[in-house]
Amino acid sequence: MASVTASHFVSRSSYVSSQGSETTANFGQIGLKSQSMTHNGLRSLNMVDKLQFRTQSFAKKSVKKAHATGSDTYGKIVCQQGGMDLVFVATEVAPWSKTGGLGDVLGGLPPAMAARGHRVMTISPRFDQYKDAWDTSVEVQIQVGNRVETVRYFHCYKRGVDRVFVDHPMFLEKVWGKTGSKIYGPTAGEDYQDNLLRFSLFCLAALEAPRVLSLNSSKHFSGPYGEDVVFVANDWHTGILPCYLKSMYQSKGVYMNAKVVLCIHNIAYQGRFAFSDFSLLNLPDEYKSSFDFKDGYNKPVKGRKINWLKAGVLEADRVMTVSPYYAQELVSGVEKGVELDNYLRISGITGIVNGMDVQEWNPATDKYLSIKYEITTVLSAKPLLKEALQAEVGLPVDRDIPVIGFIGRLEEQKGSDILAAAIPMLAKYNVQIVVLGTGKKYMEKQIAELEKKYPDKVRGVAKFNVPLAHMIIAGADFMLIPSRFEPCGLIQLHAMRYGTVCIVSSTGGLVDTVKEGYTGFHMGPFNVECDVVDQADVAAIVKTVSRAVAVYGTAAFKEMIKNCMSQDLSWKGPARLWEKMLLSLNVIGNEAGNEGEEIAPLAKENVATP
Ligand SMILES: Nc1ncnc2c1ncn2[C@@H]1O[C@H](COP(=O)(O)OP(=O)(O)O[C@H]2O[C@H](CO)[C@@H](O)[C@H](O)[C@H]2O)[C@@H](O)[C@H]1O
Repeated sequence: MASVTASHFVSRSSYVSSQGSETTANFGQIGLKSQSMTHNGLRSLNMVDKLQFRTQSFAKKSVKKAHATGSDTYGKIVCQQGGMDLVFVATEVAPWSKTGGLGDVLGGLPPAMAARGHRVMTISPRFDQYKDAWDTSVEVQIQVGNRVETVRYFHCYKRGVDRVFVDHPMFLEKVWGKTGSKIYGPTAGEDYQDNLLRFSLFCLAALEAPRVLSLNSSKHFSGPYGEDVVFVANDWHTGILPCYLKSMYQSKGVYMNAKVVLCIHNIAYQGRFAFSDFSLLNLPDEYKSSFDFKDGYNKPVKGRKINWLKAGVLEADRVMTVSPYYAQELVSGVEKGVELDNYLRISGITGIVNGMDVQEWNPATDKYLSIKYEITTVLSAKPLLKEALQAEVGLPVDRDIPVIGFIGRLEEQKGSDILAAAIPMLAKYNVQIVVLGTGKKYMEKQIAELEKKYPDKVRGVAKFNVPLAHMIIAGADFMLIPSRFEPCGLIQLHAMRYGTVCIVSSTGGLVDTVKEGYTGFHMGPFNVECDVVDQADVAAIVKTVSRAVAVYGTAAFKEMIKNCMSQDLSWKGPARLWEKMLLSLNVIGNEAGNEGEEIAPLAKENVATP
């Protein structure tokens, strides 16, 4: 395996968010006045909000007491247990917004924490007019860059979680519901020029929400979340949140007990910007060193930069990631730690493997499948679902041909280029291959060309298509996951729940979740260098697929299907571990929850998916 350097990750703009400093030109010189109004962290609220805030501050004290005593302000039982107040902050939250696994995690982990009795909020941008999220009428003014912006909060309560959406034209007008492709930039792999300001505004709005919103969605909790919360920040877009918490609130005596956990879902995206952009962040100079970053690349500008994820790693109270093996990889060296390995060794990092949404992905109730099944009926249902899949994508319908599926973003991380290089060799076997993914245009073209070349063997669908994703997960015999690196991976979890055996590269969460010969087949670690397709990896795909196909249809294969389906892959286990980690932060008043079931797990049926 060729040795690699971090340059192979960061030289590609799609992996490291990069903006120039042009954005500053768009903003006038305002701000000092409103900046001075930010003392004590309450930023320029209008009169109604000020009044509301005072009322809420009072209410919060009562609520905290209620947590402890089991009675609310009026003496009614509101909560049997203490629990915690958790605020998850992320740019994606499924099903409202999703480009990939980040959205899935924010969709699934918060309800699992709520099921344990904790009070849980998620905050994400309002990218569309979500029909189930109501206008709270609460507005807050926030200084971002050199100007003051007004954000408004929308809200709904689903599966026991307060889903809060930050409304501002920087989100809604840019994206207009095209969440799959436009959250971060006009096209895949391209960033909006003002992402630094967009996510700065978002983090500041998120920090206000627990104090200004009085949410009474649940009979167990009422009033604002208040100050004794744990913020769970996710990925680089929220790396700045602990800095704002300390500099704008804790320095003024607000949020003194609050903590920040930063969860890394993918270290390849770091939020690197020109060093001069630091002035747009409205942070005191003492934070400069946490952001300061030098690399050898010319994007977004030559030389010194700021790095949001680095700042998050250094300033958060705890750094997490989405699988134990990925945590080890991140500190193993510069290649896999993508130049943050040193800082992660200082901060320490803990991995908890992701769960999956077992309601959304349930073969017994899946609305996208013509036949529902479970472990006792899988062997008779799967051949029929395979035929339905073959018919849907226009491949020869034949239940005896093993079908291999691939779902994911078409980019280097996911190894879709390695797969494309392997397909001519795989086509020599009696197999069919169905690829579903969007991403880099040249990779979409690659797959389309292979389809033309092997019309009876290969289908490539360059769309973000949820129904088809479900049909592939159910109808394929194998899912191929040839990732160069994979922090956790959700595809293999979905596949195993549907009795679809996985063929995976041995990296990140794929190592933690797929057992060789028991629930899948391992191909070994792949070369993480993104600019080349290593022929050794192509050979590993071909060799392992041939090994898997040889087992197809045997008693051992049927056993593997059952092994896959008998696992508990839900968020329950991970939620227990998250709780343990959160309790170790020692936030005053935080207590363990109970093992419980999700509140109205199917309630998301009426959610507006964009
Ligand atoms: N064309 C398409 N049509 C329909 N659905 C599609 C699709 N392409 C992808 N999806 C869906 O998007 C999700 C992708 O999940 P991954 O875990 O592979 O995500 P991703 O790499 O984005 O996430 C990052 O964060 C997650 C969460 O922590 C980590 O698991 C992961 O390793 C890390 O890279 C799955 O639900 C999949 O079905």
